[in-house]
Amino acid sequence: MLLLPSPPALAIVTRTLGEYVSAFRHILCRSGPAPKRRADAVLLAANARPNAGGKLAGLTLWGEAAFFPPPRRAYVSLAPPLQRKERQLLFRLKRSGTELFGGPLPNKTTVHELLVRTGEADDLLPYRRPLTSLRDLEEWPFPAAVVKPRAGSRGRGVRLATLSPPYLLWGQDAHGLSFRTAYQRREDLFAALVPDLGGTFLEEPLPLLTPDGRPYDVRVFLLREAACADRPYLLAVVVRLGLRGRFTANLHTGGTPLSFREFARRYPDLGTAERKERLRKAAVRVGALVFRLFPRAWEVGLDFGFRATGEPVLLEVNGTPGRTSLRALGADLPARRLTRLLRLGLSPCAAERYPGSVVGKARARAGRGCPLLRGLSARTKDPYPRETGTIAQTAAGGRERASKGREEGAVVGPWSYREPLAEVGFLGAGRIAEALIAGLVASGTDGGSILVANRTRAERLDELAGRYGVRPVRNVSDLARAPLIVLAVKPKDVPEALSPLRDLLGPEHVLVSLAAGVPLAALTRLVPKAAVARAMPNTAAQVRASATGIAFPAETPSAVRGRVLDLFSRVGSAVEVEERAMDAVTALAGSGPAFLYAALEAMVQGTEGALAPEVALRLARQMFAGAARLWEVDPAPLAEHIRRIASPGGTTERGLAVLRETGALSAFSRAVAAAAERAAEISADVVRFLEGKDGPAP
Ligand SMILES: NC(=O)C1=CN([C@@H]2O[C@H](COP(=O)(O)OP(=O)(O)OC[C@H]3O[C@@H](n4cnc5c(N)ncnc54)[C@H](OP(=O)(O)O)[C@@H]3O)[C@@H](O)[C@H]2O)C=CC1
Ligand SMILES: O=C(O)[C@@H]1CCC=N1
Repeated sequence: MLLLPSPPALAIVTRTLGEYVSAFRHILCRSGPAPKRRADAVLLAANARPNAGGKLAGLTLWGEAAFFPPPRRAYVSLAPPLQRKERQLLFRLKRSGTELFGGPLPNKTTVHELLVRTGEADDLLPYRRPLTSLRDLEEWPFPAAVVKPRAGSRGRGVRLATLSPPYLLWGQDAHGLSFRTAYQRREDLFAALVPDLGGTFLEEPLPLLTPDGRPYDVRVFLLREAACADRPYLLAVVVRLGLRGRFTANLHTGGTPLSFREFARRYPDLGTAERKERLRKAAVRVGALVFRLFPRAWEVGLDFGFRATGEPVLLEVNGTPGRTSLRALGADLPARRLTRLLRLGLSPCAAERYPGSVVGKARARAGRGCPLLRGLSARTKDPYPRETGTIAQTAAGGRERASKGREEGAVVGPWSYREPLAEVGFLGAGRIAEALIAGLVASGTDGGSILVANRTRAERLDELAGRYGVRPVRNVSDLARAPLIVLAVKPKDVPEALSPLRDLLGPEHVLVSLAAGVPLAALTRLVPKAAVARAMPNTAAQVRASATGIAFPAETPSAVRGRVLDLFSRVGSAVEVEERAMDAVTALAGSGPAFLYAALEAMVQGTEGALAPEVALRLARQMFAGAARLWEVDPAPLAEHIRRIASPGGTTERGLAVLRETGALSAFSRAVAAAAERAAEISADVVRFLEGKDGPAP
């Protein structure tokens, strides 16, 4: 086992070592032999092989997440979705008192909405509206609309729709496959967008095509100017040029990165100096705003387009911008990025809090040693005393630092430990809560922005914190820190679970209940001042494939609807329904997966004696996944899919006949009806309980 003698000042957490080694080498060795010194910065590759640790020019490259003295700070350079091993590493760092920086920003739509709320970048943001009904298409003020999923990534699901006949829909589906379809009527176009309903918004179309028909957009890479400052440093401007015939310029769909100069050479009318200057100013303004809103962010990638008038428009904010384009533009850009990150991590803000200690001394040493390391580690008066000794002692020291930080409660600049804002709280930490948390974290939601409380089992909360980096809350009333609260307790526990929150939840809160059968009116009685909603997801939320039905009271404002629909769209497909349909939704979407699993189990039993159980299960699993995928991609009527399989006089026909004759098929209909009936019974019980408690139900 390799051990560092003392904790490094900074770790850069990466997915693999290889990605960074060349940049480190570049930084360290450009000017001759590397300095012989103790490592101040380490690379911590969450997914590297255990034996990958080693030294390169004085810096330790660390491949094993399990054994190392926790660094003081770690810069997280991992794009979502995070893998389990990565989440575990971050949790371990957090628990040891390491200050974490970087990492993904909240979902892109949330970032956009936060920017709108500041009112400081209105002139740079595109016109946007949620798509919730046909009327939204009818009243759209532009001849076309960009249609985007609220929780999309890598350009998936981004489409362009023309809003006069023929109604064209052009772009990528949720699986990243390109398509172009024409519809006769606006209703048909709307119907094609329905699967995303609620999780979708319309955005102003921009003329982002070159004269030779290639789509483009511009990504500006920004880093903080200094650790304490919100001012951005502009690292690079990259134009992304897409393939002809495509509608987006995303590099994942075959785009090519170009420098702005090269773009201007090829397309002089688009790459004008005036456009570049406006873009630079816009990027610096938005960058400062983003760094102010997200104190843990050290770098962002801002995607811009232009209106016909040449005004830049901000399309997207990325907290972990892909580095492919930087590499393509020049070998020194990735190295420059890394040098600046190291500087941010190892120097300046501490100097402001501990005057005279770091920066001044570092400057005095300039000119000696490896010039590129100048100022990175010249600590003479260390503001954070180093722990040495065993891992256990080191970890204990880290915990001490962490608790000291909490006592001080200081939230000044990016150096102090600052937890992300609470975005969603879970009341109940059982099976469906975990499925949703897993899906949210996989969609890029920061685990630290998720609060979780339960009734008694503290070890269960620790388990979830270890797996997903969520924040356990021992006191249910602390959940009121989150604007959105998901109630995930059994229906019978709802009144008791909500009682500590009754007076704490106000109009700024939304309570979303998952409890089967518990009516909206009952929820309103239990938390009278908060907005309420009912949602019925299923366990496939864990893999971001839930089918979720959501109901709101009639008077619910569209902003509240949007927030709830956004949450569930991150873990699958969400659709708004009337409350009276919720029992049926519960039976079909909530319980439905269990009915299908039971059917599969019975089918596997039918092969007993002929197939080894593990082979039968493997085949059944792929058969089920394949059938679901096919129906998703080709939504032909189920009868048609059945017809394609059942050859006349063949095997399928014989099997189907048995299902019909024995009543097995109608038994499935009855199972769904019975589940819905049970939901209705639960409703009646809850209403009776509340009546008994505090007068007649509303
Ligand atoms: N499972 C599923 O597929 C789906 C379930 N649902 C609904 O979600 C709800 C939860 O189901 P599920 O996750 O399966 O249930 P679980 O039994 O797995 O979990 C229930 C959770 O509720 C907590 N809890 C109970 N009472 C209280 C209380 N008074 N205060 C705080 N926490 C409390 C429990 O904490 P502790 O362990 O400490 O007692 C536990 O964490 C149900 O209402 C169900 O109808 C909806 C859709 C799908
Ligand atoms: O079985 C139940 O009651 C819950 C609701 C839907 C799925 N599980």
